[in-house]
Amino acid sequence: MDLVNHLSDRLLFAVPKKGRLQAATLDLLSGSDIQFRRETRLDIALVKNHPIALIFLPAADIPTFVGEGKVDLGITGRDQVAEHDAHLALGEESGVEEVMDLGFGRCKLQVQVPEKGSIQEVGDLVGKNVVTSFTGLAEDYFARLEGLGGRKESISGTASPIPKLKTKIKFVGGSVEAACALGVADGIIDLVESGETMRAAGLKAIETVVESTAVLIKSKSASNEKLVDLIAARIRGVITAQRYVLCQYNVPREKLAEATHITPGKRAPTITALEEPDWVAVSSMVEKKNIATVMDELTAVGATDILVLDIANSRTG
Ligand SMILES: Nc1ncnc2c1ncn2[C@@H]1O[C@H](COP(=O)(O)OP(=O)(O)OP(=O)(O)O)[C@@H](O)[C@H]1O
Ligand SMILES: O=P(O)(O)OC[C@H]1O[C@H](OP(=O)(O)OP(=O)(O)O)[C@H](O)[C@@H]1O
Repeated sequence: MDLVNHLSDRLLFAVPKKGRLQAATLDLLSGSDIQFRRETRLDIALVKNHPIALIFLPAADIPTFVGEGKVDLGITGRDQVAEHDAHLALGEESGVEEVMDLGFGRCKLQVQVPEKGSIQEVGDLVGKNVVTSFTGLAEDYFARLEGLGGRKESISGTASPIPKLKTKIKFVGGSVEAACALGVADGIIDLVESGETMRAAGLKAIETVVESTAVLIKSKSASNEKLVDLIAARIRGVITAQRYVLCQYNVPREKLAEATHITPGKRAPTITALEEPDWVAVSSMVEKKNIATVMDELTAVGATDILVLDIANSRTG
């Protein structure tokens, strides 16, 4: 099939072709009932049940395609969007709009230095060599540190040349953590999640440049806003379902106010009368991460028959 000729009337949706964000992204698509089959080695897959084509791209390239309006929707890291925006020309507006935080792919872009070296704080790196895959964010960060303001703010409204950074920022595409040991860098700026990579390389973090999670982004010139909204609503439903559980319990009516204070729900809890007039049944969405504490607190105020149910999908206000 000539895939390219099938793209003109489809919404283009870019997803990571590999790496840390791919598995969770594919789960999200499946939970949103976006059905496709990706042929081996092909980076384009037509969605069977919607006029959508998925484009598999490196996470770092997705903001560029979305920003230029070549692709309508994308999933990538907020760090990658920030890096893309840091490379925009002075006065150029980003073509990328964040639609929602997807909650996975949580990590921090951090300034790291050798654990046992002489550099203790970021100021000590000024004028030295810093290696990173995020040169835009690194230049902005050191421009502020060197008192130049943001790189772009500093030249706004002046005809003067761009003030030169004292710190030398060098790009490498991967294995950034090796740069200090190899003598290429005095410090690095790289992503940290568990910190294992950093510690294994004998490094420690001294500052955070950006905190990141995966985000759904759209082009400011998206071709089919209605379809974008439909897909966004489906994805939001899956994300909400993953984040919340449904907590049901019975509680004496006189304790209802205390109990609903513990489980206020997303909008409000559902309260149902029971055959026993002094008792009511309550049903409320609770954030999964808080459920154990919530159950303890409900028990303490006299709630009984507490049940916790997984939510398969949702549409909430
Ligand atoms: N250790 C991590 N934990 C959680 N999220 C991460 C981690 N590392 C990266 N990410 C997120 O995933 C995005 C893609 O990073 P990843 O390393 O998977 O890229 P990649 O496309 O495989 O590229 P590369 O070939 O440079 O590794 C990052 O921009 C960041 O948002
Ligand atoms: O704090 P940690 O949990 O150890 O994770 C951090 C590592 O994860 C990412 O790299 P990845 O493993 O995706 O490979 P890469 O170095 O090829 O980008 C990142 O660039 C770090 O090296």
